Amino acid sequence: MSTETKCNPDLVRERAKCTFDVNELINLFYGSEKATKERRHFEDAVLAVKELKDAIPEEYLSHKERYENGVRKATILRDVYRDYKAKHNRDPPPNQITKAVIKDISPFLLHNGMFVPTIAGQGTPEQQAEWLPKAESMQIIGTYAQTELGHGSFIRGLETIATYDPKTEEFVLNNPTLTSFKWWPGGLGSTVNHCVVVAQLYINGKSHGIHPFIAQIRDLDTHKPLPGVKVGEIGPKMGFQTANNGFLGFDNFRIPRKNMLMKNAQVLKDGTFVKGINEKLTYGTMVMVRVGIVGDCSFYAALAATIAVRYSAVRHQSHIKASEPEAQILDYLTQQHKLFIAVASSHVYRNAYLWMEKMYTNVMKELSQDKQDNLPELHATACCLKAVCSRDAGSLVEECRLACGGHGYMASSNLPLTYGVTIAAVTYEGERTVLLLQTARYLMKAWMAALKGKVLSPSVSYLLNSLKESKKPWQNTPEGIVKGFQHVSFGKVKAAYETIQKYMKQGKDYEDAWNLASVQLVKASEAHSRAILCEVSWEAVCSSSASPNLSRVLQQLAQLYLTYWTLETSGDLLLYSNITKDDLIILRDKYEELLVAIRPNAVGLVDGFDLRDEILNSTLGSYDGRVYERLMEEALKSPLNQETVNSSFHKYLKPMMEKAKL
Ligand SMILES: CCCCCCCCCCCCCCCCCCCCCCCCC/C=C/C(=O)SCCNC(=O)CCNC(=O)[C@H](O)C(C)(C)COP(=O)(O)OP(=O)(O)OC[C@H]1O[C@@H](n2cnc3c(N)ncnc32)[C@H](O)[C@@H]1OP(=O)(O)O
Ligand SMILES: Cc1cc2nc3c(=O)[nH]c(=O)nc-3n(C[C@H](O)[C@H](O)[C@H](O)COP(=O)(O)OP(=O)(O)OC[C@H]3O[C@@H](n4cnc5c(N)ncnc54)[C@H](O)[C@@H]3O)c2cc1C
Repeated sequence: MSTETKCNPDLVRERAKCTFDVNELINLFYGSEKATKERRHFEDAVLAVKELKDAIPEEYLSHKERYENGVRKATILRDVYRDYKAKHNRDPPPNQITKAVIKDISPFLLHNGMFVPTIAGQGTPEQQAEWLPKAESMQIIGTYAQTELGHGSFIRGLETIATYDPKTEEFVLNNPTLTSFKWWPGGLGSTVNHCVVVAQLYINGKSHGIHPFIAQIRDLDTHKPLPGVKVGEIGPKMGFQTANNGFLGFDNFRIPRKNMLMKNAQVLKDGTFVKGINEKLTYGTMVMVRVGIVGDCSFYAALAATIAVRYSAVRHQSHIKASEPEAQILDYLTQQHKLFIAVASSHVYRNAYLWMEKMYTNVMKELSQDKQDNLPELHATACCLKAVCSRDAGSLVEECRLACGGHGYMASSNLPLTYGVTIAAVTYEGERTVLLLQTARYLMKAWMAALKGKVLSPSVSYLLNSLKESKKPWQNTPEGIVKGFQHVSFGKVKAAYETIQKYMKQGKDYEDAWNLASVQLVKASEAHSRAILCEVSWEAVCSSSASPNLSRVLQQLAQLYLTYWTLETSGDLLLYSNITKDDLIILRDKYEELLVAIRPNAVGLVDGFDLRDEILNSTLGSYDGRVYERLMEEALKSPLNQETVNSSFHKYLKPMMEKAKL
């Protein structure tokens, strides 16, 4: 962390005001003092590599140069990871240093994030032994190729075909239509030589559903596409410019039988298909990544909040009182309203991620013992939390950007890029609405079970309590608010269910009734997610080991989250809980009090995310607050400022002006 020398005096004053120990917060956030030390040590090692520093900001590079620079840095970064592992005999601690190096998205993201985990999760021990060492050591580079031009959400509709040929004991891969071309996989464009391809399995003309296959698509020496492979890059996007997303099509491309990942289902040599215990286990990598995305949302909210809060402490504009100097914009309550929810939400997502990670680990352990009872709950919870946290995080990043005024629009603030990357998670790994409807299926089943008085899984057991407690008066406490959100979810689940019943009574079949009720179903899933986020985060702060000073501030943040969402969704609460107009007025006042109470700790709280300047990569958010100096320094790096007169003057402007004289 930078020292306070040459620090902006406003930030020095802000840090002096802080009522808790920032290091204690950092250690709590990252797990322990040891974890903080190890993470920082690793970050230092990465940042010490001179070759990882960019000569000019990436925005000035062409699409091609940007990609090539991304690959260059990703390979160096990979060496640092390898060396760390060799020296310490363990993986580097969780960190976000890739953001300081690649800035956008690594062309290896899909290799590390989905290719390797799919082999580990979907391969037999023999397949793991064959592929994992090569993949983990980067002798081969892979991606996860599932989505096609025509189908992303509805994966049972994928059109890529894998036909088993028992004579040669091979699968023949084909993409018979344009819409069957794989489209989107990261790294596919020009980086990878292997991929997990998700395809429809056909044996003797019979379809057996979708399965994952490993295909080598490029020659390991020349990197040329193998015969029968058509592959390329899909072009510029809103973000993810260095992720190298690509397209892929096969024409009678043969792979050996052993290349079907067969942990869950098998194809024997003679073409006998052996069904797995649950075909949805094929979707396992997606569930894991959805859990991880909740953690990513914590990071993106923290990053944007750090930039915007520090900038708001440094930036002065207008007067609160005419007799006083221009105010720090952080002193405007409206600014606090925009920013503190981002700080609070980062903690909420972090706690939700840790909670989900535990659920995921438990279910994986149970699955290894062939016990699947808790898989539906994991799937339903991962779907809705991924959907809600990613959309909220995107909105929070955008709000932080807007809160920085004009300078937030500068690429050098890093807020535009951060928005593009954060908002992508609303779509990838399962489109928001589609995932919320998956959770709604689970909620409808849970509701039917509740009506029959059956015991429900922990994450939905509140439905039973709400059924019993619906007449209890509203309590203006955090616990009361958590219950309130559960009542809203209960009310929406019940209403959606009754709507389906109503349409069915009118003669519609279940599917049509479902579609007609689907706006309500999505809202029920959102309400369920909010109830989980509120409950999990409030429980986490109440059971935290923080000192009284820190605990007080963390509770304020958690209460801010609860109160913010109470006021945002007051209509729902009035409809489905026993909250009154008077309660809402009390909570509105409470919300304002919380903003005022958090204000002195705002800078300390974002310092507590411990995101280095290199990770923030922002003219507005650095630790020392040299905002204006950095804005000018970065502007001077523009290629247009490397020459006094640009050639366009002689080519276009001067002729135009001369023509105008005639
Ligand atoms: C300051 C903070 C700093 C902190 C710094 C510290 C660092 C720590 C940070 C923490 C970070 C954590 C890191 C963790 C690491 C992991 C994360 C790694 C990320 C890297 C990867 C990023 C990838 C980005 C690129 C994107 C890739 C992709 O997009 S890949 C393609 C994804 N595609 C999809 O998601 C497709 C969506 N569609 C589907 O999933 C399915 O089609 C469907 C689910 C929608 C429908 O399927 P289907 O039609 O088959 O099913 P039905 O609707 O008919 O349902 C039938 C029943 O099956 C049940 N079911 C469905 N799916 C599942 C499932 N997966 N599991 C279990 N059950 C399932 C369904 O519920 C039905 O059941 P019922 O019949 O109702 O009982
Ligand atoms: C940045 C990025 C990276 C990606 N990386 C990868 C990758 O590495 N590998 C990979 O395989 N894929 C990848 N994807 C693809 C991604 O997984 C899909 O785009 C995503 O699953 C959504 O599918 P879709 O594009 O088909 O959207 P669609 O399903 O076509 O969605 C369009 C609209 O239709 C609606 N809709 C669709 N179905 C329903 C339904 N049943 N009910 C109600 N509404 C519905 C949606 O809500 C949405 O509003 C990536 C995507 C992005 C944006």
